[in-house]
Amino acid sequence: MNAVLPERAAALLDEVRQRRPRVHCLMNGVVPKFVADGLSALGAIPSMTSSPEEVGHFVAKADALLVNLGTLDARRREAIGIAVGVAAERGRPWALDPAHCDYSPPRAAFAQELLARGPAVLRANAAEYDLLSVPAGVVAVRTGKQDRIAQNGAAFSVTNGHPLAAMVTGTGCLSGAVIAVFLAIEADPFIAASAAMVVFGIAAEMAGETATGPGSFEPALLDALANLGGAHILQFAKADHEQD
Ligand SMILES: Nc1ncnc2c1ncn2[C@@H]1O[C@H](COP(=O)(O)OP(=O)(O)OP(=O)(O)O)[C@@H](O)[C@H]1O
Ligand SMILES: Cc1ncsc1CCO
Ligand SMILES: [Mg+2]
Repeated sequence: MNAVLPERAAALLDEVRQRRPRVHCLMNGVVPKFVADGLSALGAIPSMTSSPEEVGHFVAKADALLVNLGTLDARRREAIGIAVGVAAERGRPWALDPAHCDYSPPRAAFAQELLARGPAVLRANAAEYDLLSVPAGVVAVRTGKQDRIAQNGAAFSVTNGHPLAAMVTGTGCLSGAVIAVFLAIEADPFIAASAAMVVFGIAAEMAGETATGPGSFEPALLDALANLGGAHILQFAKADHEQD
């Protein structure tokens, strides 16, 4: 067990609750409510508009940005281009979720283009992850039974989590949004992403204790994100540096 990360994650979670970072999410059309509810439960302030006319103003006022490529269409592409431009201009960190890019070569090409525009973190499931080449410096998070956070040859594994998370659509999307929350308050994206995955994984474990299936897991996860404290992180974190 890496002793430093749980303490850092616990301190960062306290800071989230105190500072209430604003996170703008360019979310897909399937799970925006769940993702916004998850961020609010954790203590952040979400905004979700994907209008090209307005998104620049929202990003300018946000502390971090999430770009999720689910249900991509021409307007969303335009909004994403504007949002990423404003994030770069203002020095705001952003995370990329290349949702379903493994189904669609044009979307995979767009994800690859966006990776060259300097996200702090890529968060993807295994199929999406395997398709992309991550530029040096970008923190690469692959979720699954075990979450792996990698940057420039260093890697961290988080084994917290619950199998019911895989049965609820949008838990991956929400985990990407939680990464954006931690990017808003932690300058090192490797630490931010690792802390986010520990927090999300422990929340899933807490939800899994009371849930009887995916239907009750979803609200239980929101409750767990709100009720999770630093003491839970210190007690339950399962996170380690990977050995070569
Ligand atoms: N077998 C598993 N056991 C425990 N946790 C899991 C398992 N599979 C996935 N997870 C967790 O579920 C969440 C979603 O991960 P997954 O890799 O399935 O993302 P995804 O396919 O992008 O999800 P979605 O598109 O539905 O948002 C993550 O928090 C991950 O850690
Ligand atoms: C099911 C689905 N389709 C497009 S986005 C989305 C939710 C995350 O997978
Ligand atoms: Mg996904």
